[in-house]
Formats: sequence, structure tokens, C-alpha cells
Amino acid sequence: MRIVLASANKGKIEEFKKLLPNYEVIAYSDILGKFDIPETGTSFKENAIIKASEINRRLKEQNEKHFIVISDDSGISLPILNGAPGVYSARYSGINASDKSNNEKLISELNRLNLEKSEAFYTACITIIYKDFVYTVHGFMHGMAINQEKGTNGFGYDPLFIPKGFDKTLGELDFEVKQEFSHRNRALKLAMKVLEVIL
Ligand SMILES: O=c1[nH]c(=O)c2ncn([C@@H]3O[C@H](COP(=O)(O)OP(=O)(O)OP(=O)(O)O)[C@@H](O)[C@H]3O)c2[nH]1
Ligand SMILES: [Mg+2]
Repeated sequence: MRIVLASANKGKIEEFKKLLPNYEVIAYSDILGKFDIPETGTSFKENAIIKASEINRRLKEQNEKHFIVISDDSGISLPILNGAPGVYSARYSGINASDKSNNEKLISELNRLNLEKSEAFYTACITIIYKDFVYTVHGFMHGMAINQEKGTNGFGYDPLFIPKGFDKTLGELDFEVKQEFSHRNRALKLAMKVLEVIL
């Protein structure tokens, strides 16, 4: 069974491929080409469902059969910033945001509050669509966001994020460490349980 990822994020696609070694995992753009899916939801769950539903619809339109669609909507939230960047994590610094400009914005917000670090957590909502049935699961990773980038591993906000129990950022830690307890992997473990039941 083919898993089609409803994501255009290279970092996520790479992680899913590593986390699902026993499945044929393919990015939607390899079948359908690239296009933008507006993320108009107000929660990770709503956006994950929007992305998976759109890819499911387009695959059916192309007469594709025997596939599972998996999407991921994720982000980092800081209680001190009332949950920001949250669902806006990918576009925190504006429409043409990059990981770099998003990190700069988060650093400037911490500096504005005179904070070297502050509590933060990642959320990942994974949606599975199989035979038009929709399933969603969540995973979380707690830690601290700091006001300077450290390391180059991972993607997105990883150089600013120190997971609970560590003194290094995800930018400095090996992927194996992130993999063990990341929001995405935790959600994926639950998603695998769903797949075990429905396949
Ligand atoms: O440092 C990080 N380590 C992670 O493990 C992680 N997971 C998510 N994020 C950030 O949250 C946004 C997701 O937004 P998002 O779910 O809309 O994804 P996206 O727009 O990049 O791709 P797509 O899957 O929607 O196509 C992006 O800006 C990511 O930087 C992470 N940052
Ligand atoms: Mg997105």
C-alpha cells in the first residue's frame, strides 16, 4: 500500500520516510505536481484535514487507487506569546517567510520580553485518509525556546528548541534523539495503531 504524503515540506517528507521504512512513502507532488493548499483552519487538526482531504480528492480525480493519504500540520507554541506562532508557525514572519526569517522573528519576540528562553512545545496533528474515512491523532514535544540559534540539524525552529531533559537544541542533537520523542514521531506511533486496525 502506498502512503501519499500531503506535504510540500522537505524536512517533514524526509522525516516521514525515515520513520516509515517499511512503507512506500511518496510526496503528493511526485504524482500530482506542486500546488498551494490554503491552510484556512484555526487549529492544527483543521489544517491537517484540509491538506489530506484536498490530496485525497485530487488522487481520486486522477483515478488513483490503493493509497493512504497522510498529512501533518505542526508548529511551535509559546505560552508566554499566547500560543504564537502556533498554526501560523510556517508563515510567522509573513507570506514569504523562511525558516531563517521565522527564527529571527521568534528571537526578536523573546528579546522584546527580555527573555533568554521561555517554555515552548511542538504540536503535530497527523491526519490519515483511507477509503474516504478520516482519522486524526496528535503528538507533542515540550521544552524551551531560546533567543539564539544553535546547530544546523533538523529544520524550522529546531536550532532554537531545547527538548525537556536536554541542554542542547534539536539543531545540535542527532536526528536519532529527536526521533525518539518528537511530536511527529509520537503522533505517527498513534497513526500506526490506526493503520493496524483499518488496513
Ligand atoms: O523546528 C521544527 N521542527 C519540527 O519538527 C517542526 N515541525 C513543524 N515545524 C514548524 O512548523 C511549521 C509547520 O507548518 P505546516 O504544518 O503548515 O507545514 P509546511 O507549511 O511547512 O508544509 P506542509 O506540510 O503544510 O506542506 C513549519 O514552519 C515548521 O518550521 C517544525 N519546526
Ligand atoms: Mg503548510
